[in-house]
Amino acid sequence: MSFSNKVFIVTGSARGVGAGIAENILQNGGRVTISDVLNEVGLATTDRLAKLYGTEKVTFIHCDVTNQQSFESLWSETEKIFGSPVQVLVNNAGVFHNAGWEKCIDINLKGLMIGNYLALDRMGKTKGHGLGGQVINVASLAGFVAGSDAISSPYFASKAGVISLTKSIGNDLTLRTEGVRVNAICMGYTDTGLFNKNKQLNDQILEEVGGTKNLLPVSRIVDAFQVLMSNGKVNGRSLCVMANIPMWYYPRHDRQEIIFWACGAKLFKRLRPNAMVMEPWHQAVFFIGFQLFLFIALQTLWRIFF
Ligand SMILES: NC(=O)C1=CN([C@@H]2O[C@H](COP(=O)(O)OP(=O)(O)OC[C@H]3O[C@@H](n4cnc5c(N)ncnc54)[C@H](O)[C@@H]3O)[C@@H](O)[C@H]2O)C=CC1
Ligand SMILES: CCCCCC(=O)/C=C/C=C\C/C=C\C/C=C\CCCC(=O)O
Repeated sequence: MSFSNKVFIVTGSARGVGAGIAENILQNGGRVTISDVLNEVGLATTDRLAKLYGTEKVTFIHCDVTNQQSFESLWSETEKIFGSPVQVLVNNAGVFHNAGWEKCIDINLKGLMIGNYLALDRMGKTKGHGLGGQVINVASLAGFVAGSDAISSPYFASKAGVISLTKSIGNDLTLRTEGVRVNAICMGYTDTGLFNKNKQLNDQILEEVGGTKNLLPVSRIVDAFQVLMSNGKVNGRSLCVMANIPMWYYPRHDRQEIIFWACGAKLFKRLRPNAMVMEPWHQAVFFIGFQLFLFIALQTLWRIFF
């Protein structure tokens, strides 16, 4: 996909996934601001990319995503340097729980929210340049599942928050009124510095996923970024990326799910009028019963019509 001089900001892009996405933007003719709290690493990455793709195409600006002012000046500086409005923000900056739970929530969730609201303000039709644009939030599969212990729970909670925020901001009304689409990338364990920094965590995860062949290379996340950039329709979606299988969109059916389980509770009330709660095993029976019902209904229809 050609980005023909489009201007992008990628947060936390001194290294890892962010640096991979920034390079892909340049490879496709876009212009990008690399931003991070790591000045030295950020400047080295920017230098390397500037030599390959041209100094006018890439710049480095220090930005701590948890700081509103820092994010605002990242945006304004970018537009000043490139002389064009920013059209895509990739909220990629993130830390694991070993940074401390408050920092983890601050960077992964609060920082990302600052980015989302700023993007609406600056790119939207109501207050911004009005051209609209895209926000891509880097979440994780961790946002869908339960963590394995209390220590890692802030990381899992922060990513669940990112997925929820993406669903809620990326709605039809925002798209209509502001012209901004918001989607998320939810990948599994990826072979980056973040992952490799902690030897103990590294070994534990490698055992869990069954070795290095099941780690995602950064190039798969870059592919996911390309998929979201080239699909002009998706909004409020989470694109899931797992090792060795095609990417898939997580179904956006929260309301239907609530209705499904509420129907189960209604049925349960008929069977046990005085029960206070439908326990998980009751739910499991309802679920299996529902599947059986569907199977028998489909078989009967098949027999009638064919
Ligand atoms: N590596 C993995 O297995 C997975 C990573 N992710 C997510 O992908 C994103 C990128 O992670 P990686 O490239 O793996 O890690 P990384 O550590 O290589 O890159 C993260 C970057 O964010 C920067 N950063 C940290 N705090 C910041 C702040 N306050 N302001 C601005 N920048 C800040 C770091 O300095 C670093 O350069 C993160 O959001 C992470 O949660 C999601 C799923 C799996
Ligand atoms: C312990 C914190 C490290 C989290 C890094 C991260 O965001 C990775 C998340 C990956 C998965 C979350 C856990 C389980 C999800 C279920 C299956 C994933 C299988 C991994 C894969 O095949 O890609």
